[in-house]
Amino acid sequence: MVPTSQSLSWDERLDNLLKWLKESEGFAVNENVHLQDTKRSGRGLYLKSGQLKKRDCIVSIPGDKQLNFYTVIYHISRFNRKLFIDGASCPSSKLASNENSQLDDPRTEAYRYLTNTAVLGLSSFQLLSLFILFEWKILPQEPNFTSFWKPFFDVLPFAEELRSIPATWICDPTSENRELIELLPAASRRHADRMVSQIENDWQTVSPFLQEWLKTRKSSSQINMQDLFSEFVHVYLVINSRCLYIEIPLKTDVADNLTMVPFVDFLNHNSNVDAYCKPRIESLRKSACGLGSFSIIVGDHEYINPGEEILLNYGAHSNDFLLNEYGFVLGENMWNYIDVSLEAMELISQEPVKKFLMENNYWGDYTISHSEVSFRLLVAFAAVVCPDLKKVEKFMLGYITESSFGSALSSTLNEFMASLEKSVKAKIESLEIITKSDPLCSQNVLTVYEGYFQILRNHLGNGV
Ligand SMILES: C[S@@+](CC[C@H](N)C(=O)[O-])C[C@H]1O[C@@H](n2cnc3c(N)ncnc32)[C@H](O)[C@@H]1O
Repeated sequence: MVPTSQSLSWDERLDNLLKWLKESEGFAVNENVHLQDTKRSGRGLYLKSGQLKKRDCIVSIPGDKQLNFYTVIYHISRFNRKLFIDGASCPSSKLASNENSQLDDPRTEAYRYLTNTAVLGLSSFQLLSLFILFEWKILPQEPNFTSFWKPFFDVLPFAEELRSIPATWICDPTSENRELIELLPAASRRHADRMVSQIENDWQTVSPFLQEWLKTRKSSSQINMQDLFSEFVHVYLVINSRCLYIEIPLKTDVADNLTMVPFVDFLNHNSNVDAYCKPRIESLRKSACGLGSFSIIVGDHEYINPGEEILLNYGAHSNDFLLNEYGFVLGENMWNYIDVSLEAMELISQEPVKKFLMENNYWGDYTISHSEVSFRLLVAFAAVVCPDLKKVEKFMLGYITESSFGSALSSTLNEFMASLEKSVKAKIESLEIITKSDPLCSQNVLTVYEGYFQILRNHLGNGV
């Protein structure tokens, strides 16, 4: 829709970002760090020279250069005085004195309906996606408009770079990756469907504001709601794959606790939860608007080798989760597990067993990880192999162990895993012969199944 950054080289965009960040007091980036782009994980931060010791600060971004519920309110309130939220809105003393210039600004029309009630009724995701859609995609088409956030938008990923997120295959009926939807593991498929309904729900909430704005455009306007939806999906996934945790005092739902932090969002993920860098929020170091400064501090893993990548842990996430939320997977991931609920529930055909498991809240949510078969699955299969449900109850309560069920339990589990292994192999074979999809996307799905295969091999190889 908007040519935004394509006309500038990456180096120019990065220079502009740094210049813009330097305008704020409190911005700092460690001189031993630099940005590099690799085919495997895109842009990332690397050690350029010297060393980084525990507790060294890698980067610090002041509150006024983060995009979150507070800074968005501040920037909207500059053009809509009906948005007055104490501690978040722009104080009158800082508003432009020339009323006419405000009226001519396209933001005055765009943000007209974003009053206190409207804004406070939106989630962080909804407000951010609406604001970014206006400032990044829509308003730059108006004459003489440049967003304050342009240097940040110019370094955000293009839609193409987010193409391996399964939700994009579902949202876009023309996606070349649609054949992969049916080949996704059940857990990934459910995750993707959940994300798509969240996106659609948020679109339902924010699109009326866009429709009001569209009414004010000339009939010759090129913009239509279908195009805007595609741009909305892009914006939504940019926020989702780059936001970081921060408390938003105006909101009570933890899902609203997010902020977008330029430069910090160049850090790639490592599955090790404790070793790598840690975020630090200094709520007392406040800028004219926004929340506290957001810093990244070196953890236990110190950096001494130039060229080494500086990493962050996004959370203890399996490949199914990483694929859906971020569009990548790890070859080795200690947090992988297989959700075997559907397969196990299909196998439990005896009604009394089903009833027993339901009554005891043990029906479904069965998983197998590299190191263990979940206790819930052991209980379910113990109930399948043992007619004495009182004995299974004792197992549930921890009075006896799984060995009390002898070889009947272990051979049922073995057969179950062998059959899972067969279906994983079949999926891998199907993925190896598909031709239409983007190779990166099919390779990612293949890696998820390979992770499953390793888990099953580990159990079957060692016996259960
Ligand atoms: C917060 S951004 C990190 C910066 C990003 N690499 C870029 O080029 O802008 C998160 C995205 O980086 C990529 N990423 C992060 N960690 C990765 C990893 N370990 N392997 C591959 N890609 C990774 C994924 O595309 C993810 O959606």
